[in-house]
Amino acid sequence: MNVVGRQMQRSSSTGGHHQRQYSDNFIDTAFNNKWLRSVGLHHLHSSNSSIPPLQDFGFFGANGGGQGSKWGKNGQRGVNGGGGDEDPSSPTASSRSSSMRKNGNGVEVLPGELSPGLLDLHSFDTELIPEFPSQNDGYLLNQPLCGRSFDDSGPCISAKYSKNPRGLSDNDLLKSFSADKEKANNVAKIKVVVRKRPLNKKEIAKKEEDIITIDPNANSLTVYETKLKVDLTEYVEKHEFLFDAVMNEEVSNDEVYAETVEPIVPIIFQRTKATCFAYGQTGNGKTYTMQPLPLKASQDILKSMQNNYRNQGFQLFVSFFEIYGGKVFDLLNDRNKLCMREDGKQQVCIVGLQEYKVSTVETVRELIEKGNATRSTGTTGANEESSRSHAILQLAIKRKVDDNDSKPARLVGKLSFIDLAGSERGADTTDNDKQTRMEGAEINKSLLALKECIRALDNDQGHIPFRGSKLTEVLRDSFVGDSRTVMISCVSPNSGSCEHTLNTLRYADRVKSLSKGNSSKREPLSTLNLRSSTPVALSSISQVVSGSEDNVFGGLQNQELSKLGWPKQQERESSLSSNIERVPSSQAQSNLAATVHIENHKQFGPSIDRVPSGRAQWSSLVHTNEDNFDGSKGISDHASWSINPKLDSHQLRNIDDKTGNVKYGDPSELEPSSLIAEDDLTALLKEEGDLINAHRKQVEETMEIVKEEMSLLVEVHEPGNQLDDYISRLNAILSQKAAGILQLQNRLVEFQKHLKDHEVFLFPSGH
Ligand SMILES: Nc1ncnc2c1ncn2[C@@H]1O[C@H](COP(=O)(O)OP(=O)(O)OP(=O)(O)O)[C@@H](O)[C@H]1O
Repeated sequence: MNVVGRQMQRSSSTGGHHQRQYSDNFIDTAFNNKWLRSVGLHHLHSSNSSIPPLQDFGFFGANGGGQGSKWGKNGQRGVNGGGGDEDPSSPTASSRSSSMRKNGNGVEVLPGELSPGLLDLHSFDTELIPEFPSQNDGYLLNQPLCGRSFDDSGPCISAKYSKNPRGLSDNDLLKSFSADKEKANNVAKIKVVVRKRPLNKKEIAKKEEDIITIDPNANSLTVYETKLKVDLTEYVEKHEFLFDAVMNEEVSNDEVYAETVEPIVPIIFQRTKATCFAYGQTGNGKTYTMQPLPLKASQDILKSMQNNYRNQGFQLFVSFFEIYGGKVFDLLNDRNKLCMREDGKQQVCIVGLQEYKVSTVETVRELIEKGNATRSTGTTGANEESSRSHAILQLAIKRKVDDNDSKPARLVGKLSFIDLAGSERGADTTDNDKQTRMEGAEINKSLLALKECIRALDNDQGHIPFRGSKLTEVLRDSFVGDSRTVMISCVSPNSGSCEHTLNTLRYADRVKSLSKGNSSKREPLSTLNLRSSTPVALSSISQVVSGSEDNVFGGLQNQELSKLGWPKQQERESSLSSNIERVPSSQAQSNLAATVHIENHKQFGPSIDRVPSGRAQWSSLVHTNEDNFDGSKGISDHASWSINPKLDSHQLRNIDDKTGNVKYGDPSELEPSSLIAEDDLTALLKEEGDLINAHRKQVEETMEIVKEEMSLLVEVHEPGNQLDDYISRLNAILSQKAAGILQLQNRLVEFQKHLKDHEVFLFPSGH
């Protein structure tokens, strides 16, 4: 995030390349005013207020070499490890802490209010489970009002709090809770929005064209890619995308907030975890977009606490850390190096991360600025002050236990803001120094791991490789369980960034596909999101970009949406479903797999012998290496026997309880109607064949992507680093996938032949 330091540096850049420095006295009041104005909170400007700026938060990272903080107060640039002009040994950690403690004028960052130093990133599965205290403790949590799960939990109002001496009436509180609950139900699980930034001075000077048009009413975005034919004549290929919201260069940060985070804020009080992250190429506006969001969200949360949830014992905590070079650093505690640990329940904890209890927006602002000033930045080819780390700011809503200040408050909900480091293509890194390239490689590695997870989730794979990187470990709870995720894809409009832009949009498209729910999996990627790529005549582009979008979007009808409309997920899904070919879910497949009766099944060896679970059965047809990067399991899941829609899996179960094998059936014992007709069998086989083909196509696409990523990694990596290992693992995936597909195909042919040779029956229950 480029907050204070970065902006100041911009105004007085020395033009040095990729140097890092410590920050000191980072709060510049003039800048603050400007910054607050940009986020609509300028009334909080502290230059004339009684609140002094936080002082003295210099660099105290555990690994001083090679990474540093943002820019210093006066825009002076220092370096660390490489002959910097600031003294990294100045104030001690303790002096910093004490300065925090002294900072008392209304700023409620008190030592006693620090958290115990352990943030459980997944505590929703543990701490957030509704409490069930005794009948006498005054809580209503064990009453029918509050269900066991988040979804069915109602308002959890403390009877003690509900005495509400100076707040709202119980009735009003209940109304607030119900209103928030209703809002929660309307908020999509994953929302993907795209923001286009304006052309910058450099791009204008180079006379670069704006190649993106946006129709906010239709939530569509079109990229016009100029291509060359073999005879070197130019043509324009049109790529259309639909997202939950698309925002053009005129959209303000306030509008971005209203579209993305504002709807989520109320549901944080409803025991929900939510994550908002920005993704995109370096220099596309991620930091610009993310920067104001936490402050505005805090403002709304505090407002809710004071109004809707007055005297309910809610408290707001802030923590801020970064992942740099695969390591985690506390941005609010002298850049202390932190450890991530997994407990027995595979819950990830960040040991030692400090949280600050806050009760004013001003304090939040100071903490955010402190963290931003400490964050690692560098210079890339595309962005002079690029964020070289993933920065994660978390707002945790907690609640006092028994109205007791001595007991640690319990987590209720959490809102995480993640400003991902900018992705760079290897080809763009040629003019970067070694460290920048190393950083780029590390960043790409974590973004690649993120993609792997998204793909795995997308494919309904049982095993999601969250451990592929620190970033994915942190993001794990954004994607699983009761959570909400907002992804803001930032794109630049210039023709020179076309390839990056398309990559970013395709990535966003894939994340979007995650939100389709479990039942409608899984169509080939190319048909997702109604994306199309249509060549158009070059002459039409100028007309398009100059604004006559109606002609271009001829096929897209104006939908009944607000300017930045956020259609309900269901609506979008149902509109999609009519356009896509459905493939049965692997769960349904597995049910049916357990019902297939195979005569002389031993011919198929041990894999068919072990029939009890459909998944297990087919998983064993191909190699199942339980490696993080195992791709074959995905193949096996999808290669399961496809369901015949005419058959109910409950009616079909007929497995030998002792052996687990599917029972043989005597056709004569069956009602004629329960036998599968030859036509049905043929249809079933065809469906299976189609499924395999569809899946093979998807795997081939995946292989292409992996290959591409690998070439990228090879370009940017240094020999001998951990990426070697990573690349060889990717190689292993590729060969595993290829072998898996081949084996699967052979099995299928063999199996189909076998089904023909031996009669196959599907048994209704009771036989
Ligand atoms: N929507 C916008 N309107 C005006 N200026 C913008 C917008 N988006 C980005 N910018 C400007 O573009 C420049 C790069 O933006 P920013 O630093 O946010 O990029 P980034 O994606 O965070 O880059 P990196 O990943 O390298 O950190 C900044 O000077 C920023 O002020």
